[in-house]
Amino acid sequence: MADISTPDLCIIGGGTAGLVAAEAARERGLSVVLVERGLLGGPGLHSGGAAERALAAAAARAHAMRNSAPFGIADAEAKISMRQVHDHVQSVVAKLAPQMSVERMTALGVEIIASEAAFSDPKTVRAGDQIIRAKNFIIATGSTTRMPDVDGLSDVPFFTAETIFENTRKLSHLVILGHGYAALEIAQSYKRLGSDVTVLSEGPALPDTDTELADLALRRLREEGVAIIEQASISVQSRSQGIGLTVKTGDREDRLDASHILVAGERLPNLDGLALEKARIRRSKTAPSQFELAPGLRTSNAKVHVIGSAAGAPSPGHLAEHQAWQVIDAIAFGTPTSIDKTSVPFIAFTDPQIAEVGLTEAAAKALRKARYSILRANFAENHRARAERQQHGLVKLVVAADGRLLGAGIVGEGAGELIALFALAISKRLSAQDLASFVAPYPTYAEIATRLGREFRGNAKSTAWQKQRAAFKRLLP
Ligand SMILES: Cc1cc2nc3c(=O)[nH]c(=O)nc-3n(C[C@H](O)[C@H](O)[C@H](O)COP(=O)(O)OP(=O)(O)OC[C@H]3O[C@@H](n4cnc5c(N)ncnc54)[C@H](O)[C@@H]3O)c2cc1C
Ligand SMILES: NC(=O)c1ccc[n+]([C@@H]2O[C@H](COP(=O)([O-])OP(=O)(O)OC[C@H]3O[C@@H](n4cnc5c(N)ncnc54)[C@H](O)[C@@H]3O)[C@@H](O)[C@H]2O)c1
Repeated sequence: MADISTPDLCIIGGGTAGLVAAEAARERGLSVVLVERGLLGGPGLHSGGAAERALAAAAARAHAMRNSAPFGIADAEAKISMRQVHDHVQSVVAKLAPQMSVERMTALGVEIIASEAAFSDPKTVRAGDQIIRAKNFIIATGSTTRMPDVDGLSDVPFFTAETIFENTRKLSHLVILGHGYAALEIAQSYKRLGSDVTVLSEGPALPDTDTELADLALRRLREEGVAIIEQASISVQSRSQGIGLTVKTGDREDRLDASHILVAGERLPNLDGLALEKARIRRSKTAPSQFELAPGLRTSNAKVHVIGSAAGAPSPGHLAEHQAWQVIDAIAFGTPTSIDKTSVPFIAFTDPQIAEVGLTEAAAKALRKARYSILRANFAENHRARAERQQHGLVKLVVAADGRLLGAGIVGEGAGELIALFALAISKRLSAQDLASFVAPYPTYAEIATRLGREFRGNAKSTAWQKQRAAFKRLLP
């Protein structure tokens, strides 16, 4: 006989989004059952940001060894063991795992069911021999790599963003199919760890990123030896040794020999297997691989919310966390959810990093026509950047006519840290004038914010009152 539980909340999926939601719900006093079919922590822990940062940290050391001569330290070729790099990545993941363990969640009072979950009616989920009749449900089932429509791809073995972190061997020529953050971050790491790497993008690389920032980063990746071929149409041929690829760009046709392929393109929400129709949860009419979502991340069944990458791209982990807290507060207190993506930063952890928040220049142009201005500062004028030989960076601010910050984009060393300052400024509706009065410590990259604020203040016309006051001061002895 099946066990029946009747919690306040049932969460399907125990990745970043599901676990944060479970913890937040317990904090708000709700009883919670969480169903996870695989490992708690999901890809976000086992193959997401932390694993990727650990791989990149190893690669950065090898890169620094080869490029230290300008600092007076002789360049040296790194001896790399991919097995040991793999072990380093896995040990980082293992150290983080207790924060996302069954033991910790159980101690917080969350009931964990290890099973695949599916709806059996609008108020019930079945997970193995357990029946969960909850007052509310959250779908946090994450996303999976979409298989690109490439002839011959299904006949050859390939890695995905989920499986590449299991690799323990040197890959002589890794061909990556993708155009986004994951594709380029992993490409640079593997190049620095001794592989030849080619990125093949069906359209432009980094299509949603400000082109000025993207061009700078892509140029640096190309200079490091990562081949990036854009607007490529691709077919794959299985061979007894390695994998053949035919790459067409315009009238040109090239043949590539790959040792391995990584598919790291778009990701699609995990909807299949949930029996959504039994819960009267509709898919989007225009994009059937996505949920139909009302504001506040509610599905067509008002008792069911969707958070994290199941709710669609872009889906960085910090957005998943933000959504989780917002939806839990809506369930616990009935507070309206306001998920404002304009203050959510997006970071490509390439070297140089690209970080953006709010409106890009192109978006401002489309939305606001001429009622904005662009402020730019090069890293070359910043003492910290000069000291660290990181002068090839750029900060771009999009500012409304009255000074309000609308967007910020950075390419360069530490962009991912510096963007936090602008994200806070945008979320608190601060202005460029506010940046001018911010005292940044010296020598730091944050001084760029103060400098840009002062530049805006200098460019802005003085008010009549300011002019009068200045004239009066001039009359004083
Ligand atoms: C290579 C890579 C690098 C990334 N790097 C970053 C980064 O640097 N910074 C950043 O912010 N984000 C990064 N991300 C994105 C980040 O991993 C996601 O935002 C995060 O994983 C989303 O969490 P989630 O809980 O929505 O989904 P997931 O982490 O995918 O979790 C979903 C969980 O649901 C479970 N599940 C699915 N269906 C069912 C079912 N029917 N029943 C029970 N359980 C089910 C799955 O097993 C899984 O554990 C990266 C992603 C990738 C792929
Ligand atoms: N560094 C990271 O945060 C990181 C790294 C890898 C993957 N991811 C996440 O995993 C998923 C797969 O990523 P991927 O790189 O393999 O494929 P992808 O091409 O889908 O990733 C890029 C995603 O970020 C969005 N994006 C990029 N710049 C943006 C901006 N300035 N404003 C708004 N949206 C922007 C794109 O629309 C796209 O959905 C994505 O949803 C991504 O958010 C994040």
